[in-house]
Amino acid sequence: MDDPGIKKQNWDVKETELFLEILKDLDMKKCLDGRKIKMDPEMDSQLKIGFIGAGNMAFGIAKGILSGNALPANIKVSAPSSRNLGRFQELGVAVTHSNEEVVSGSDLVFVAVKPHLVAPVLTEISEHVTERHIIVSVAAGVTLATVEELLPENSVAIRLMPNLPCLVQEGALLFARGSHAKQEDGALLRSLLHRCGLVEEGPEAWIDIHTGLSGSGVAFVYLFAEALAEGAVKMGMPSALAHSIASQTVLGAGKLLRESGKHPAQLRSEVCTPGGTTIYGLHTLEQGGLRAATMSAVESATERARELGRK
Ligand SMILES: NC(=O)C1=CN([C@@H]2O[C@H](COP(=O)(O)OP(=O)(O)OC[C@H]3O[C@@H](n4cnc5c(N)ncnc54)[C@H](O)[C@@H]3O)[C@@H](O)[C@H]2O)C=CC1
Ligand SMILES: O=C(O)[C@@H]1CCC=N1
Repeated sequence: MDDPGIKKQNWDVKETELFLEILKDLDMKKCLDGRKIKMDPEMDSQLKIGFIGAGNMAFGIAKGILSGNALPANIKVSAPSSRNLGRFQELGVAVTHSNEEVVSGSDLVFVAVKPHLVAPVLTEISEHVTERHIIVSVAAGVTLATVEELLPENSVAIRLMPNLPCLVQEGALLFARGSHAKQEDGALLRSLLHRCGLVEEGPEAWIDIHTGLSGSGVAFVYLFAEALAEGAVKMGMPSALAHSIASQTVLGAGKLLRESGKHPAQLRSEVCTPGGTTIYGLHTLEQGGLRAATMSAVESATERARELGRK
């Protein structure tokens, strides 16, 4: 009997293989390393950029792109209330309550509202979307098929999953191009986002996984940082010092992991002295099921993204 789970997995593998084949054909493999991409500073500084939604993620991306070549005078943000708009004005960005105004004045529009609001927002702006626009949805779960269905025929749509550390230019971003988005549209988005952090392109099937791994993953890391600090408080360290050391520990561990290029298990073994403190602590974490719990957390968040995408 057919197992629908296995079928789905085979399809994902096929999609991945096809994508890698296309990359090979296009000699684009180097593009998989976000740091080797071709920048186009002139294009970035001329591009008119819009944000629909003025929340945490829109602000993170805006801060990231403004630390690159984008100019505040070329950015406009809309939201129904003024609650979140002040911080954009502090960046020198124009604000409005009209989504239509954002679309009409922009070449590239980030749709950064909560997933359940994407359909009403796209329906509202659809008549103002033209062939010059690139519409970039950052909403968890919402598929390219849904976005394209709500926009005029042949619209250029891209699905992007960023994460909050874009705010400090250390985001991890993955995007997938819609059926009418060309390679150069992807290159333009990469160039614009390059100061937000690591920017990668992949097949759409990876976007929900990236949502679990990294969009939500940052919150998993914060939980771990909080628990590290609380452990130290339990052992008698003042809370402020414990939190400051916990955040530096997470930062240092992450930086060393990225810069060394080593597997995490290798670095872990470099910290462990036989019979020393670390192996005792690691044993306790394994007994508590940290590894399985973390894998399950990525799985649940991915599944939830998939569920949000089902209409
Ligand atoms: N917060 C995060 O770490 C991440 C969020 N995302 C995605 O980004 C999107 C936005 O999330 P957040 O920024 O966290 O939410 P948020 O609640 O901070 O911001 C949502 C914004 O949308 C505005 N809004 C509501 N209705 C609107 C309408 N009809 N027209 C225009 N603007 C409207 C709100 O006023 C608010 O400014 C979500 O779809 C989420 O899945 C993706 C990756 C990470
Ligand atoms: O929790 C959420 O649904 C969003 C998507 C990834 C991070 N925050």
